[in-house]
Amino acid sequence: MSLSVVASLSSSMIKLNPCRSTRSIYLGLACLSLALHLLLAFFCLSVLQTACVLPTSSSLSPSSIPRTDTQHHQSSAHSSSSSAVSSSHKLPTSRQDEEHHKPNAKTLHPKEKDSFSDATEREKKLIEAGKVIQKVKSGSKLEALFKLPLYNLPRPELQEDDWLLRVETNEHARDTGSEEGQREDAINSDSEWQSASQEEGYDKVTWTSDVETHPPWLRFHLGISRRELYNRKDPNLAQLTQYLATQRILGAVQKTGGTQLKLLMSFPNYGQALLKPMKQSRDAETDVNLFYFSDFERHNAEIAAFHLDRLLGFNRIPPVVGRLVNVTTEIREITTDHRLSRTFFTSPVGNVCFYGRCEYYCSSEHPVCGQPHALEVSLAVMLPDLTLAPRRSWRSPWRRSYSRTKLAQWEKDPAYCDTVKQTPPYIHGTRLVDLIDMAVLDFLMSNMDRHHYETFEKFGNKTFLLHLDNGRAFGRHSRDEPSILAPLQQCCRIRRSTLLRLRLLSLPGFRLSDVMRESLVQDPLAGVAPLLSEPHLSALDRRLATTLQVVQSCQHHHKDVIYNDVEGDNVDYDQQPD
Ligand SMILES: Nc1ncnc2c1ncn2[C@@H]1O[C@H](COP(=O)(O)OP(=O)(O)OP(=O)(O)O)[C@@H](O)[C@H]1O
Ligand SMILES: [Mn+2]
Repeated sequence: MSLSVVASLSSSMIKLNPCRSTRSIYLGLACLSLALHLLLAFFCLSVLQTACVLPTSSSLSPSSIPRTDTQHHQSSAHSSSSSAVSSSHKLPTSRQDEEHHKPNAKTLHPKEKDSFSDATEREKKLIEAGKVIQKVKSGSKLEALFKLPLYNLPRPELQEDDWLLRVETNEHARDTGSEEGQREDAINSDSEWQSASQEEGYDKVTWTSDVETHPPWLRFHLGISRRELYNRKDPNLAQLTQYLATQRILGAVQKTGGTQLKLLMSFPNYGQALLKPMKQSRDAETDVNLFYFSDFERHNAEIAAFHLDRLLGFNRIPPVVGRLVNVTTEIREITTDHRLSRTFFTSPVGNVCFYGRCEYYCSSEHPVCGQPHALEVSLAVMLPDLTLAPRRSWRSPWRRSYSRTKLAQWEKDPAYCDTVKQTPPYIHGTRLVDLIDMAVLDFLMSNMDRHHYETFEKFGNKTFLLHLDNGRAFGRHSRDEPSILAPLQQCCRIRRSTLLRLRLLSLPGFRLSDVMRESLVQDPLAGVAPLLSEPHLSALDRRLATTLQVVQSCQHHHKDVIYNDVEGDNVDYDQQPD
């Protein structure tokens, strides 16, 4: 079109004044070419802008949780995580949901008063997240770490009784008809999974013995073995975290047991998660005058502990994911727990708060508040029900006295470990080194609250220790607590695989703080703010160095420090990245 305009213009100029025609033509053409260039530049700019913005924003969700076909709400839910509420507010109470949506979107950025600045802020976050992802993809220390032989050790194949639960075929169920067998094989024939009366709000159960039909939480349950809670390489892990982060919330009741407020959340396909709410900002340090048993629990500590445990190669913490929930539509309006619902109130600034009922901090002086509805929480996938997979709780030999005045025996007796070593179950097997693994994990994240640990009863003493309840970790970054390392210091014993991994994580190429930062970026809440502040990340490196020093000093004074659980002495596991 522009070309024809040029042509007609120049031809009319020729007709008007043949003498000056050449000069006029040149002048006209120059002007037009300038205009065309301007037009072209404008057009290119707008195209480029669209091309840049769109992929970045859509790249946020895959970064956090890989897409799968089964999760319909995922993209909307995830983008809404940056707009303050999760997908689950698409509950039948739609009018209210819409009303709540707008204020919620603003709550994350209280200083922003209009939706325009809200949107630009969100975009900035998306772009930032994209940059992080780019970095992760190009030179991922985390990926390199997990590729190392030390994180892929050859292991004997698991036998039938090494699995916590089994899917039993109909023929097998008939063969082993004993009552005990049927009880043990908690999940058996297909027909038993069909619920006779469909409960309100729950999905119709259509699972068969085919694993493809199982929801992620069930696949997680079926993947629990004598050796570990989950296999790091199992693709279901990503689906499980995505599931926890996006599933519609159907129920919320207070979870009994323990001392602080936590909720049991239910999802339409019968999955459940343990919710711990945000109580203080990420940067807040625990008051130095508080005893550890009076410390708040932190949602981000639960999330970070899961990542740290995985990085150490333990796989002993149930997967935990961060999420923004709507206190009103996803808790208050759906709860059937009257004791809980009676504790809801609106704070003077208009935030929706509740405090529940428990031993510590369940009072209106310690409320859990939305902004005004949006609340950061951690969601840990629930382990199989105790009736299906009973667990045994063990009192830790290095338990603290939980008294303001008394010292525990281990604090007074330097030879305490000798006694422990002669006491079952620490005499045989791996129990002692497992406990020391747990002490290392706890020292790194400064968790003083490990009074008990649990195991699955089915596996007897030959199994891993569950590292449940990590809410009091990551409370102080400016101080370390050497007494948490007492089991290592007093027993001078450590698994070889653990020591080698700790050494790897102290190398610049796999620095613990770096791989932790990278790992935590995968959590949906990382889009709101980093799960651990930089001082907490540096504290990890400092504590790791201390741990290695303790081992070194053990090796100077004792023989038999290393418990060799790594086959093939001639394999060089101390590798640097390429
Ligand atoms: N993911 C999970 N699945 C099933 N049960 C769990 C899970 N996490 C914790 N529990 C159980 O719930 C109980 C209470 O949880 P937790 O210890 O986290 O709460 P708490 O209030 O911090 O307890 P405490 O005050 O004793 O430290 C635990 O003893 C454990 O048995
Ligand atoms: Mn606790």
